[in-house]
Amino acid sequence: MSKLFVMDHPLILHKISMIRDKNTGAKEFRELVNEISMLMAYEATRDLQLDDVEIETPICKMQTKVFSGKKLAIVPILRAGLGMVDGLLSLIPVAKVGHIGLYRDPDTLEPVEYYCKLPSDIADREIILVDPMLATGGSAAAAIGFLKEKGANNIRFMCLIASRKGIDVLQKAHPDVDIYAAAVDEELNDHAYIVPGLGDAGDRLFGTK
Ligand SMILES: O=P(O)(O)OC[C@H]1O[C@H](OP(=O)(O)OP(=O)(O)O)[C@H](O)[C@@H]1O
Ligand SMILES: O=c1cc[nH]c(=O)[nH]1
Ligand SMILES: [Mg+2]
Repeated sequence: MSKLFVMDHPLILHKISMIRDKNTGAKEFRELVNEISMLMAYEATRDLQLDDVEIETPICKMQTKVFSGKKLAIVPILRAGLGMVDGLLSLIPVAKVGHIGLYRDPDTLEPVEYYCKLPSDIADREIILVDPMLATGGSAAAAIGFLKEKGANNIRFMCLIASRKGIDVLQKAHPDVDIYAAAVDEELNDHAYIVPGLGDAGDRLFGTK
């Protein structure tokens, strides 16, 4: 079974409260999502491999550690996942970025794919898949399925709000994929929106409602 990491850092919890507030406008919402993603990147990269290398300081040679050759890719699920990319890239500027376009059909709630563009060596990369919302789990599970079809086998999923149901669905469908969530909410409503949640993350990021 995959691991679930729920954030407990006060800065993250404070900023999550602010994005949940319906009075937070698109500009502030975007800035906060960016900041939360940056803070979560710190937690979600804690176990990345380091290599020993020798460097020379102005004083002497020394043995030190750098990121191993294992390469990273950040993959947002469009649209809302786009809001999390810059925060991650600001800490991991060498990462490549793939895009998976999915929307959730409002009637069937099934994810519909409309775009997929990934780095050509995606199979060799350690992947951070990002989407602010894990509701029924259908979109994240489908995106991970696409990545695995392309040969990816080292994937972690990062979201801001996860529902209990979404976590269960994802862990059953992809028990190898660890989940990093800033908050876990218990309920989904009749339209499969997370309760209390924050509403429609894509609409709030891009001002489309
Ligand atoms: O876990 P699920 O039940 O699949 O729901 C979560 C998905 O729904 C939202 O996307 P949406 O369909 O609103 O598309 P958008 O990002 O373009 O707004 C959200 O960003 C996730 O991708
Ligand atoms: O609560 C939800 C559920 C799906 N997608 C969202 O943006 N919000
Ligand atoms: Mg949306």
